[in-house]
Amino acid sequence: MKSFLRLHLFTLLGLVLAANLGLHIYLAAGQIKPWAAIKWLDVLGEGGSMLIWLAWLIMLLRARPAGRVTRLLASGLCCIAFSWWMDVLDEFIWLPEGALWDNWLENAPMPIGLLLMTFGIYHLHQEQQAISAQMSKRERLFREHRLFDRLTPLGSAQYLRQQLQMALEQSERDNLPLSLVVIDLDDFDAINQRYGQAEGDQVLQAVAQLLLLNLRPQDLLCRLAGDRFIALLPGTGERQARQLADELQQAVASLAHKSQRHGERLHLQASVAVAMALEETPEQLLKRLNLALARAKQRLEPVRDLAS
Ligand SMILES: Nc1nc2c(ncn2[C@@H]2O[C@H](COP(=O)(O)OP(=O)(O)OP(=O)(O)O)[C@@H](O)[C@H]2O)c(=O)[nH]1
Repeated sequence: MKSFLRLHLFTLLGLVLAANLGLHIYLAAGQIKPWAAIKWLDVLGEGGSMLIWLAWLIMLLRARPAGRVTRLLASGLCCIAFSWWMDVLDEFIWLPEGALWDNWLENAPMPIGLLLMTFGIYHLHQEQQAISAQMSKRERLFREHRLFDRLTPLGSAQYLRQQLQMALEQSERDNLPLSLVVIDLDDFDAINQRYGQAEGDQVLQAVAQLLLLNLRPQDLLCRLAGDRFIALLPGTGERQARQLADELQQAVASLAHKSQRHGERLHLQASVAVAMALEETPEQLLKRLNLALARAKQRLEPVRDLAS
């Protein structure tokens, strides 16, 4: 209550002073009516209206933050409440015959108040539109956030599927090739086992950054799942994609990631595979890419067996 009064001190004080001034002017110029001459129905109507406007004013000031819109609406409500107040006083005080100034005091604040409220409502509408635009932007951001991987700054599998669908349509329209490269870390489970999940997370983040650095601005890198990344390469044929895949594989092999706890260098290897889009759905293309990766992993198995 205290902070409410402090916040709107000038508005409320202005209204009380104006009401008081009106009362004194009427008392100075007129005469109090006898009880029997008071029309109570008018008092009820005019006084009730004034109280309702005052209630609206309090509700407005409590509900809204301070600012231009609140100021305009509050000033409008004050003018209208003042106008009703002067009307109520009229019921209790006789003013000299032929006096015109009381008409001005009673009636002039009403249109001024309505005008101020009209401006206030116009700006309120604009404010609402700006808030709605902002909310819908935030909502879109939130919705799209769910399409991003929690660990790396990359798109998720769902995001990849969406983008792939669009890229396939675009490549068909522009008659340009489109290729995918998959990069899957070898034996990543062993890193988790040996250094722990948190270290594994750091490795995935470092690899994501490294792959991004080695891709072109038009390429899109997503994390499909676990230690598997997919790069979508627009306008790229199979030969160029294979070359890029080799570069990415070399980059991973030469990554000098040091473990957090002992500063030990982790040696990483990745398997890569490439698929150029034919006339197929995103699912068919991803299936073909995964098969190519499985074949690449199979080729690696004998080497692993020899090493162990
Ligand atoms: N640290 C960490 N590990 C993850 C995350 N997501 C999946 N993994 C782990 O990644 C590992 C993936 O295991 P696999 O699919 O067998 O892959 P791999 O060990 O690299 O084996 P190959 O691919 O056959 O060489 C599992 O141990 C998962 O628990 C993650 O967000 N953070």
